[in-house]
Amino acid sequence: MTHMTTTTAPTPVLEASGVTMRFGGLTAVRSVDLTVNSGEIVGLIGPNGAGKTTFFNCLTGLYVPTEGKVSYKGTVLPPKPHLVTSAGIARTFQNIRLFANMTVLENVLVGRHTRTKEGLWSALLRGPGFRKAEAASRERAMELLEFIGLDHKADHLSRNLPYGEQRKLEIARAMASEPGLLLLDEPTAGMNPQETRATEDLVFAIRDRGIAVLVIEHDMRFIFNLSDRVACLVQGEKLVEGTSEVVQGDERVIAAYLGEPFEGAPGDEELAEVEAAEASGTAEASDASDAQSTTSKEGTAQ
Ligand SMILES: Nc1ncnc2c1ncn2[C@@H]1O[C@H](COP(=O)(O)OP(=O)(O)OP(=O)(O)O)[C@@H](O)[C@H]1O
Repeated sequence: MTHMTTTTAPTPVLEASGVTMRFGGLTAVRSVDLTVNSGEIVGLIGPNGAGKTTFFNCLTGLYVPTEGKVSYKGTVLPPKPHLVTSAGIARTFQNIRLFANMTVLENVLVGRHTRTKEGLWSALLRGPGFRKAEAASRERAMELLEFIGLDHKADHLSRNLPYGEQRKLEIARAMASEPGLLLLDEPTAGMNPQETRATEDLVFAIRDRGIAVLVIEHDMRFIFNLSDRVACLVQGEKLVEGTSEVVQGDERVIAAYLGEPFEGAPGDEELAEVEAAEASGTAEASDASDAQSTTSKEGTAQ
């Protein structure tokens, strides 16, 4: 018999290498490498406009990166959102994207369609194959609602939930696709301190279920409490990566958040170029409204 060792090497779940995303003259993400290992919670921080959401969009296939590649459990991902989801990466968005007129349970069931053989159309048309799979799906969805503490509201319309519960429901919906990696984009935006604390516990519980987590957040206390590792993006580049203690104490990170000038800061010319790129808008810009969201910009950069 062989001995099991308790100190196994970390297995990479996500490996992004050299990810670059350009919009016209603007490089929103520049050659970013990032690894998330199994069992890890990794935080992604950076001032407004640093490229965090754009990087997420590159990981999930919403954007096709200009350069670089993204692998999930050793396989390079095709840049198509539904293929990324079925491979095992799920996400939430900065701004809430629930189906407001569906019930809480139905919202979670929609999140399951990538995992049921019958697929979305069958689910919507309620064909015979769907009905067979339905009982199992409902059971799993109810289990997830119980996990986030919303099972007693399964039949409520999601638009009638308080804000904090809507955000939790989004997490349950993302978990319904049975991901190995969950990407959370500002999960505590707009939350009160109690809700933020509860979200912290929820993310730990998700990790304890074997799902690795990559989280974007502006709330520094939240991110440093939560994360095993933190990467800081500034102007599209990864400035620092390390444990919470290391990143928290790094002068370059502090400077970036205080808005002090630092090496490589753009001149007027570059800023004009950025404004022009934004004004002209791209096809992707209107597709990916989360990248443009302003809903969570208040109370940032403490
Ligand atoms: N579709 C797009 N077309 C053109 N420019 C874009 C697009 N999406 C993002 N940008 C620009 O890329 C840069 C990075 O934006 P991004 O939203 O990724 O930053 P962020 O770090 O997520 O910011 P925040 O914390 O404010 O959400 C910004 O200058 C932004 O204006």
